Amino acid sequence: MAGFIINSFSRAISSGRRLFDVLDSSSPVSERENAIELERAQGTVRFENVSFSYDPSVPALRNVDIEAKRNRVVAILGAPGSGKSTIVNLLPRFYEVDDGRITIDGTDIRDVTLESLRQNVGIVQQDVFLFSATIRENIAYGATDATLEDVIMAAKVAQLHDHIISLPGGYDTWVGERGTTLSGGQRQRLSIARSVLIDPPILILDDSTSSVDVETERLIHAAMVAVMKGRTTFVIAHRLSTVRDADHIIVLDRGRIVEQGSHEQLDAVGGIYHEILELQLRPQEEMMLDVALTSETTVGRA
Ligand SMILES: Nc1ncnc2c1ncn2[C@@H]1O[C@H](COP(=O)(O)OP(=O)(O)OP(=O)(O)O)[C@@H](O)[C@H]1O
Repeated sequence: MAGFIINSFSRAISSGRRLFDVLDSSSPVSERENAIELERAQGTVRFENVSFSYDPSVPALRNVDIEAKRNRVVAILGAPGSGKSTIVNLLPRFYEVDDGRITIDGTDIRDVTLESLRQNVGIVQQDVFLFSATIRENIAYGATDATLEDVIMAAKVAQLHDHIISLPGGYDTWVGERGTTLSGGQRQRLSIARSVLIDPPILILDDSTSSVDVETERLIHAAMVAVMKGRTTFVIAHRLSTVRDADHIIVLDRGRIVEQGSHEQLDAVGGIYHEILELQLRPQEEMMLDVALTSETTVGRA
């Protein structure tokens, strides 16, 4: 559900002003009369004692404190329903905090216009929506003044350029309905390319990808690392490579931060992080490696 909301909201955001207005009329948040424009942020984000619930009887986040800075990656980890998506739903103000506050460069996000806030907070979607248009237009969506050179640069950062030039029409290849199909991993990288063009100082990523091969996994990881540079990044983490690289890991359990620190620190504690690592993240990585080795052996034999 939360995934759906984030997808449709961010889709609406990337569709520009008109949809913004539609969105805002039905959104659970409203803009203050004297809301100010948030200029391009330096990127310091603080959650200060934030609590939130969708339904008053079930707290979704309880007394959450987070500090994130430019060029730093905060990985959010936790069981399904622990509140990961809620954290990232609150930052672009898809919902309003019940208690506490969220600031960007010291400014309460309730004091700024929704448009300027959302220009500062980009979201890389897992399953991006493709418009019936060329791949170039799909990448440039939301950055209408982007030149072909800009689009190519973004596709290179997103590790999608080589695939695009292998298509018969290159950047003019038609995608979306009745067009060339892109795989899940390619769509995710297209979403990364869009973010490179829109260039938000604060970025929200979700690293989950449904069963991809090792090469795709490597490309996605490289694209993520590249797009994070110079930004403040929050990543909902499902992969060992993501958490190992993060500057700070937050482990959620039923809406509370129960552990936080670096990979090494948390692994040494032997708590929930260690458990998730051993039971979920490591086996997942080993399985990927096994599949890679098996396919190499098969190719070798053929
Ligand atoms: N739109 C919603 N309306 C009501 N309750 C919701 C909504 N979205 C999430 N919740 C509830 O809020 C809590 C936190 O959910 P959230 O989606 O943030 O968890 P999550 O860690 O992102 O889970 P997942 O890994 O399954 O995406 C859960 O109890 C969930 O059922």
